[in-house]
Amino acid sequence: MAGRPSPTGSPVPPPDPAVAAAAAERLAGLATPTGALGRLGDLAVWLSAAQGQVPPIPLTDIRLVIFAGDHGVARHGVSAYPPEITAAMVRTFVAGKAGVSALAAAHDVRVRVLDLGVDDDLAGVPADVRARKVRRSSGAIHLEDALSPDETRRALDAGGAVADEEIDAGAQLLLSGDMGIGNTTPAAALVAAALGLPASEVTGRGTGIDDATWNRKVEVVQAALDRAGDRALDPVETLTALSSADLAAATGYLARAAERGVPVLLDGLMSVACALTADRLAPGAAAWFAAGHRSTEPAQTLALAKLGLEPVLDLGLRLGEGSGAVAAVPVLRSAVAVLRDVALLADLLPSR
Ligand SMILES: Cc1cc2ncn([C@H]3O[C@H](COP(=O)(O)O)[C@@H](O)[C@H]3O)c2cc1C
Ligand SMILES: O=C(O)c1cccnc1
Repeated sequence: MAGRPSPTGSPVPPPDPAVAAAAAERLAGLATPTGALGRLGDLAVWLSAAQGQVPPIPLTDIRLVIFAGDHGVARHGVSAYPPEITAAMVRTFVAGKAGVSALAAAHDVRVRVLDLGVDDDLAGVPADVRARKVRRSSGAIHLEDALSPDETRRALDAGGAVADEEIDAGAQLLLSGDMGIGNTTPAAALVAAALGLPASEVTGRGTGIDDATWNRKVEVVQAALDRAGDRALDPVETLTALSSADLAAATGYLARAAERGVPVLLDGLMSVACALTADRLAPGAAAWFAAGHRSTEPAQTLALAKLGLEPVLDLGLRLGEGSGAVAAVPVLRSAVAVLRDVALLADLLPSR
């Protein structure tokens, strides 16, 4: 199946401004004091415009795709955990026993996990999980490119094709999640590349590293940025030099969702770093994204600010997997409910 091409750099139109205006008008007319619904009202207007209808329809089909892969840097002292955890967690998602699995079950979110670059062959794991594998462990970005140019293209295309599959199957809202020990290192590098910042400002504690490991991680991120040099000015080159198969695929998925006009709820650092990169590839894509939560990673906050997104939740989460996005789902459903089901003030008053 050929599918659509990878993002071409063409601008993405935003959700319909006329629908947004009609949704805002309905919000203003609800039987509540003006502005009393706060950000719930803003989210309702955004979702209504993204759906192209007022009021918005209930969210009954929400889908999370978890992009899994290993990272060469994980063998260079940047994480608190060993790379073998990645494959073990993929099996745990399949078994429905991960942190995000519990949240997704609670909130009726469908979960799909995809191996783009896990180091293990994942024998015994269902074939559809492995069907889009691009390579084993992506390159250690401080020493070599994460991907070849061909692998970058294949990963972007794989992510786009997965978005197409989920949208064609009926997804009303897409979420992106991640699994890959060491992945906060390339994600921080992606944010630094997009924002022109030094490693010391973007590097966080990931799984909970100590000061010595953090210093080492800053060195690795800075060496990767120095190695990439001016290539970081171009988003596809940035992905080749500094990302991984899983992060490039998540970027393709997010860009394609925006191009198809399907709203997205973002998660933590990896999700938001890929959203920032998707918005570089497909300018305007960010208008289709809402931020599920603020993670503890500094690069995630920096990227959200650049994208102009205010997170729904701020719970101190630093899990990834899509957990912060899934935790925010009830808030989005609440936003739909108020704009749909609250009476209009004009209808309560005796007509004169
Ligand atoms: C058991 C376990 C489950 C996880 N689920 C998500 N992550 C998260 O932590 C990792 C990123 O942090 P760092 O860059 O410091 O390695 C990723 O796998 C991310 O998905 C996990 C990490 C662990 C250990
Ligand atoms: O921001 C995240 O999602 C995150 C932070 C630390 C570790 N894993 C994920």
